[in-house]
Amino acid sequence: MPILDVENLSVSFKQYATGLKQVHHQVISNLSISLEAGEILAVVGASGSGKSLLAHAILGILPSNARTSGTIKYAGEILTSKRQKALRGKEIAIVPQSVNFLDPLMRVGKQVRTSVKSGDAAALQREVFGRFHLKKEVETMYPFQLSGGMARRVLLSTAMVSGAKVIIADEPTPGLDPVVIKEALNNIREFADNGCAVLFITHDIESALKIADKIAVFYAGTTVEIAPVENFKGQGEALRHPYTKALWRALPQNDFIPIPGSQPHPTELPTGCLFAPRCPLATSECQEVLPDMRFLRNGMVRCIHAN
Ligand SMILES: Nc1ncnc2c1ncn2[C@@H]1O[C@H](COP(=O)(O)OP(=O)(O)OP(=O)(O)O)[C@@H](O)[C@H]1O
Ligand code: NI
Repeated sequence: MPILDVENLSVSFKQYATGLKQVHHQVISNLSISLEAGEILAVVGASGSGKSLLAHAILGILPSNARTSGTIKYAGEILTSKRQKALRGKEIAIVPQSVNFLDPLMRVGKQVRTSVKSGDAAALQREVFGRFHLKKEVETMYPFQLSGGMARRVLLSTAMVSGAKVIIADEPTPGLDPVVIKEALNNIREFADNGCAVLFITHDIESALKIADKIAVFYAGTTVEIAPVENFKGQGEALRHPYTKALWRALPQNDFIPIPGSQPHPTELPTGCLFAPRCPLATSECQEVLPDMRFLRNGMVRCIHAN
């Protein structure tokens, strides 16, 4: 049984257009992912593809003008907002994308120690700070006294000491130096190897391939493919979706050919397949309905032409 199971999640935002007219912008559409204990699922996709909103939906911290549908289950049971609140920071921890999530009025050592559920909180906090090369004096500092990189390492420390069974790491590494990035990635892998599950959100396919088991590729608010990491090799022959193949080939070490066009904004989503306007394989059928995710060769794809 998956530890975390997101089924058919859609998220929209209510916004006021001209006058009092309300419009709903769909930012996540029919998204399903699941996460097993011991596994790292990386979520990759362009800016605005819905990665952070997925994280916030799982934790129950979407803004109040968001509407959601679909189900999210944790350990087989539906995550109601009451359960989300009870499990947040305890069973399910986040390494947030923004360092503004730190409490500006609390010394950072204390912030990390309050996340410890059992054992010697101070000892655990010091151990994890040591691992992330944070000196002893950092403990007594306030967030405004930290550099961006230090603040990120404090956020990572908070999740690592929490004893959570699921960690959602939302772009945990930007601004860190390469040694600390390596350390952080190793720590995340170790965390999964100890039986926990990680949803690792990143722009960086390279980092994802280093530690993840599977990669979910997001496009315009939904998954287009979920593939085992081994499929990312060569010319991308083993990959399923035209967007994933194009992303892979666009990497500097591959063909370095950018994908023409751009991801549609939530206010102007096409009907049918969201990638169709940029897709070399698109036919008139693709413009009719959003294809479902389907199994294909040990992975999943949302494309009627994939084979
Ligand atoms: N509070 C909000 N109200 C309206 N639209 C929103 C709100 N928050 C996010 N969005 C929109 O939802 C879409 C997805 O945003 P999200 O933050 O999940 O993207 P992301 O994939 O995490 O991007 P990045 O890689 O830049 O962090 C974007 O188009 C964004 O503009
Ligand atoms: Ni984000």
